[in-house]
Amino acid sequence: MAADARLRTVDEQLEIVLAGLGSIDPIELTLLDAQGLLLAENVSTEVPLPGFDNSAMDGYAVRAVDTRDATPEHPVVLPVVGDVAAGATSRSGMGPGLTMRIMTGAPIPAGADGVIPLEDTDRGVAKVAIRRPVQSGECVRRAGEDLPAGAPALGAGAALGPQQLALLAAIGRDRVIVRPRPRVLVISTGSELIDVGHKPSFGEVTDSNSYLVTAAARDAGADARRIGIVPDDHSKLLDALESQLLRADVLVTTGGVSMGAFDIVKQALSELGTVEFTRIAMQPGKPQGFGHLGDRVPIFCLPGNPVSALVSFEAFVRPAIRKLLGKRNLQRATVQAVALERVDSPAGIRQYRRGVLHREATGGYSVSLVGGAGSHLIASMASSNCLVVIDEEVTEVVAGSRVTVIPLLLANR
Ligand SMILES: Nc1nc2c(c(=O)[nH]1)N[C@H]1C(S)=C(S)[C@@H](COP(=O)(O)OP(=O)(O)OC[C@H]3O[C@@H](n4cnc5c(N)ncnc54)[C@H](O)[C@@H]3O)O[C@H]1N2
Ligand code: MOO
Repeated sequence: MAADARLRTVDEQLEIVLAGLGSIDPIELTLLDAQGLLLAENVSTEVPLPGFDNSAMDGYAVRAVDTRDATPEHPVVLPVVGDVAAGATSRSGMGPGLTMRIMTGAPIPAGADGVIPLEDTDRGVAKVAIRRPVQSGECVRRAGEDLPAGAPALGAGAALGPQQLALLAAIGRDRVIVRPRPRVLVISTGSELIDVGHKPSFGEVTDSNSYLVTAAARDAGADARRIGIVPDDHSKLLDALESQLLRADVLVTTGGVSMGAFDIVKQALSELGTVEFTRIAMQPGKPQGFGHLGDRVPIFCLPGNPVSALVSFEAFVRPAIRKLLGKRNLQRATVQAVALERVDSPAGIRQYRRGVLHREATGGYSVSLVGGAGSHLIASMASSNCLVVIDEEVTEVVAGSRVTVIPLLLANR
C-alpha cells in the first residue's frame, strides 16, 4: 500500500506501460545481424544434416566383413586403392577386399560400410595392416542423422544465439525473419545542459543522461541513438520530438518532469493529452511521464536526475524494450543478498539504492551500499554493480538480514 494514495505503485505503472506497447513488424536480416533476436518464422531444412555419409575419423574405409578376423598378432592386410579427402566432389567406390585412405568429413566410398582409425593400423600407403575388426557403421556419420531433409530446424520465437546461427548457416539459410531491435531515440532536455567536450561555464551541466540512457537501451537490446540536447523551450521540444517520430519505435526524454517553473516536458506534453505525468511510489524516480506521440510511438519522460533516470529506465523502459523484442522474461533476474549495513526506507515507497554485490566463498551473496540516497550521485552510481531494492512495506533492513538485489550485468550483445 502506498503511504500517499495519490502515488501509483511501480507495478501499476509498469502494467500501464506494457499495455501501451504495440508490436513492431518483423524484418529480414542476415545471420550475424540477427544475433540475440527472436525468430519470427518457422524454419525447416531442405537439406539433410549431415549432407552425406562421411567419416568421423582419419583412417581407412573398409567393408566391415573383410576385417572380421583381424587381431593385433594377425592383422588383416588389404590393398589401399586411393585417397578420399574432405571436399571430394564425387563419390568414389571400392570393391570387396579393398580399402581407401579417408580423411575426417570425407564421403564414405560406395562399397565401404566402416572406417578404421589410423591408430589401429600400420598407416600403410600401398597396403594397410588392420589390427582389429571394424563394425559395420563404425566411424560413419550418417546423412540426415542430425536433421533429416524437410524436418523443422527452429521454431518462431527461438532466440538466435551462436548455436542457432550455426544451425541456420549449416542448413543454408543466410537470412531470417526476426523481431527487430526497437529503434530508441534519446533526448536530454534542460537549458543548463551542454554537450560533452565543451567546457561548462558556471551553472552549466554536461549532459550525461543521454549517454546513460542510450547505452542502457543498447544493453537492453535496442537500436538506440542519442538525438542530443533540447533546451527548456516548448516549441523546440515539440519540433525535436515530431521530427523524430518516423524514425522511432520508442522515444525517451530525461528532465523537465517535476514541478519547476521551467519543467517544459511536462507542460508541453501534458497539453497534447496523450502523455500522462504521474508520481510513482518509488525513490528515486518519483515523477514519470508515459504515453504516445503521433498516436503510435511510446514516449517515456524520465526524471532528469541521473540516478533517477537509470532507476526509471530499469523499472519501465528496459522491460518495454524487452517486450518489443518479443522476449518472455521482461525483468532482470534478482538475487537475495545479506545486507552488510542497515538501510532505512520510507513506508509505502519502493526504494532503489546503489550497491556493490559480493559473492561469498560460501556461494551466497552479500551487498554493501555505495553513495547515499541522493539521485545526483553519478560517481557512486558508476562504482555500483547492482540496485538494492527495499520493497514498499519494508521500512528498515537491519544489517545481516536478506535483501533483494538486481545485479546490473552487461548483456554482452
Ligand atoms: N518541488 C519539488 N521539486 C522537485 C520534486 C518535487 O516533487 N517537488 N521532485 C524532485 C525529484 S524526485 C526529481 S527526480 C527531480 C526531477 O526533475 P526533472 O525531471 O524536472 O529534472 P530537471 O529539473 O531537468 O533536472 C534535475 C537535475 O538533474 C540534472 N540533469 C538533468 N538532465 C541532465 C542530463 N541530461 N545530464 C546530467 N544531468 C542532468 C539537472 O541539472 C538537475 O540537477 O525533481 C526534484 N524536484
Ligand atoms: O525521484 Mo527523484 O528521482 O527522487 O530524485
